[in-house]
Amino acid sequence: MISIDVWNASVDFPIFDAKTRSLKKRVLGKVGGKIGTDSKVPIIEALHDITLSVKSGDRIGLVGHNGAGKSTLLRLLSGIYEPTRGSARVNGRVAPVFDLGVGMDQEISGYENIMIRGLYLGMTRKQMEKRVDDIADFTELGDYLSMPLRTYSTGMRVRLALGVVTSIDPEILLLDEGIGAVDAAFLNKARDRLVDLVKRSGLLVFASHQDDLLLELCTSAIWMDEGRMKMQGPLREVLTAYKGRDPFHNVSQETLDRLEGAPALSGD
Ligand SMILES: Nc1ncnc2c1ncn2[C@@H]1O[C@H](COP(=O)(O)OP(=O)(O)OP(=O)(O)O)[C@@H](O)[C@H]1O
Repeated sequence: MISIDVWNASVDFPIFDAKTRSLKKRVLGKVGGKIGTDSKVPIIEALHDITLSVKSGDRIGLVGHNGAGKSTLLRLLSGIYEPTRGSARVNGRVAPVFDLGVGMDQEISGYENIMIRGLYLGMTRKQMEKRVDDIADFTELGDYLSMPLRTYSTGMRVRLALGVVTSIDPEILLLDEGIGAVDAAFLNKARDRLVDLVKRSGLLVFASHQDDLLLELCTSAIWMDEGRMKMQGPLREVLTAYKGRDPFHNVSQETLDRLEGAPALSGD
């Protein structure tokens, strides 16, 4: 059974090179997280006392201001970060999609990068061999796919990365938004694949600042604030509370029906 359970988990980042008072003050003024001041070494409390239970079928959006702890929570859920206190248990194969460029090699070709990135995301070589033509078509990169990645523009790299990411079959999909650098027409094409990817995946947690993407991909949400879970529940309720207005007032009835019929977050 695919699931993620987190019990009273906190994640601290000690800042070893910020010992002086003035630097401490500067850090305190800038970030959205909370800085602990009772130890000699300043500590950023990126996550504080998180208890959460997610299971197969959940489609959860993470919302909150810059520095609220969304990315850190995704990294905790993926097993990349261990909790400083508390515990976390993940059952299922995780595909962490945080940085579209991770796992890409500048010196090898687009084709080779497709394979390597697929393996990094938990696919087998055989599975990737079956998908490589479809991914190549999707990217529309043509002969560039035989050239080293360092010859690509930023947008071309994102096309390649999106092609691979949207071709996998993850049990647990952890998505940090970062798909800005493609042109609008390509993003629309990627959107359809992204929606399909989410449908195929057993469980989704998606950190985003974009209401339209959250609406398309998620049914429930968690509002993070200063490293804590401020609210969790149906997407519309949480977004309305977070934004101070209902962001769905001009959304189609069909979409609203889909959200109404969706299961509430299992941690409720
Ligand atoms: N590796 C790190 N070392 C030190 N502090 C960190 C580290 N990663 C995150 N933080 C701090 O933890 C807090 C939470 O950051 P996080 O990246 O999780 O926020 P976020 O909600 O994803 O923000 P954004 O919307 O800007 O991406 C912030 O105060 C940030 O400065």
